[in-house]
Amino acid sequence: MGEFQATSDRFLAWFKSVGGQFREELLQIVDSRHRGAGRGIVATKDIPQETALFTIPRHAIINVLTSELPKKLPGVFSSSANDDAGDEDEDMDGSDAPDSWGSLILVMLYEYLQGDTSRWKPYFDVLPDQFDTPIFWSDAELKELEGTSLTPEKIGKQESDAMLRSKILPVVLQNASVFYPEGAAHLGEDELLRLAHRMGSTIMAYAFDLDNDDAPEDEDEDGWVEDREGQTMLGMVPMADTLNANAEFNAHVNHGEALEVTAIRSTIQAGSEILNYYGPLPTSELLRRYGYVTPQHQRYDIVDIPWSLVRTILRDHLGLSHDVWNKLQSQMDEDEIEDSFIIERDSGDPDSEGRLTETPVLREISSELDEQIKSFLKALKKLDASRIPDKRKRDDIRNAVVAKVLDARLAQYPTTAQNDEALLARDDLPHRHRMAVHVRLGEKKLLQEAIDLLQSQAQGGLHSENDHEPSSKRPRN
Ligand SMILES: C[S@@+](CC[C@H](N)C(=O)[O-])C[C@H]1O[C@@H](n2cnc3c(N)ncnc32)[C@H](O)[C@@H]1O
Repeated sequence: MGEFQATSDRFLAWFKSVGGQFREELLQIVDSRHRGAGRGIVATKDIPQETALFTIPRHAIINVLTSELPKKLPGVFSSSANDDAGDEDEDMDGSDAPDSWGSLILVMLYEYLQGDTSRWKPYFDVLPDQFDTPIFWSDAELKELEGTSLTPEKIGKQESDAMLRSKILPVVLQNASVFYPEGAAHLGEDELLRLAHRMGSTIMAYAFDLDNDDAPEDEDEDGWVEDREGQTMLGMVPMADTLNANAEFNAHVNHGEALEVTAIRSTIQAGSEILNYYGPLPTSELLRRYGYVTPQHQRYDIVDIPWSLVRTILRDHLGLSHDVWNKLQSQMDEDEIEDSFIIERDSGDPDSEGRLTETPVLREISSELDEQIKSFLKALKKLDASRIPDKRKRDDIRNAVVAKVLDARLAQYPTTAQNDEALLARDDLPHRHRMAVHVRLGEKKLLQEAIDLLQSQAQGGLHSENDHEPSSKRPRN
């Protein structure tokens, strides 16, 4: 037996030893590394709908309620517990208390550093030590994402470095005797930072928001719900996080007294993978959070249109001087100006069995973008009515500007869709490069749909004008 399988077996044995129930007669933990999907769980028999597949007792979860760390460092954790709701940002930037994310990183660091003495050791052994999320990509790999909505700011390497350095590392360094078992070697700061990143990324791709909606009312006080403006608690849920996921899925994690994973398909066929759901995420976001891409998520792809791009094109298109432009800007309410706009399809929701039944359709470019351009043009009309004599002229300008914006946005990608298709046809393309190409090609396809939509709307506009003949000229039915 290979080491990978032996580690899975030890994990399953541990899971059962802590009170987890796993329907071994129906399920198997499998090795899906050949398709870049790590471990997964497959059905070994046909499974009827609503079958309970496995159950995780809450004490098997890793979080601030189950780990010993918060008891050992009450000063660090109680301040986060006593924070007022809604000031999560302040936690990160202002006060010293870690938020729920930071708290779980500390707990994970602590449990990991306990090594064999952590009661979750066999669970840590199945958690990854490497990730394909872009935060770990080299500069050359990141370059392949140029033009996409996955900007360096969105990937947030610097921000998370800064957060870990200011909020997490000091807690470990100042409480080394708590974090390290006696006699254990202490990590250097760089190593500790790497480990903290690893735990942060594990949490990003594996942790669950623990709500308690399904619990009976009298159990609401058991501490599993932070009863503050709907905030939930993050936790690592062994076995539930062995499930891979897709936009079409067949299982659901129910949050009750214990967490129970049930089959939601009328039948899950023997041999199929049991799949969880991460939500209607665009390919870019799936990659950012989970480090993988799938064709099923492409329907949710998005393109962002920065207002800075629209502004430049609007100004050039209208041939406005700096002075006029500044006057125009000063008439706008700055708080009302959006920085960017999202183009997305209407993709429908998965049905109750986790199937996608609707064809995704792009119905509009962006009504918010339209509105913002309109507001600028209205303000311009007030300054100089001759530029925009009527609504028709305003609509013409708006359409022309949006058309130019879409072309300019498409030109921001260093490669064309044809280049990308050719790259995907190669079988020697490195995995990360391939994923980046999927992200940018998905966005380009959506932009092309937007360009086509705008053109067909313009043509539709022409037709409908022709249609506005006096009704007497129309044939009577
Ligand atoms: C919660 S874990 C699922 C278990 C994971 N496969 C493992 O080996 O531990 C989430 C991670 O699994 C991988 N994953 C999940 N769904 C996937 C899919 N449909 N295809 C490829 N990888 C997937 C991604 O690496 C993701 O970050």
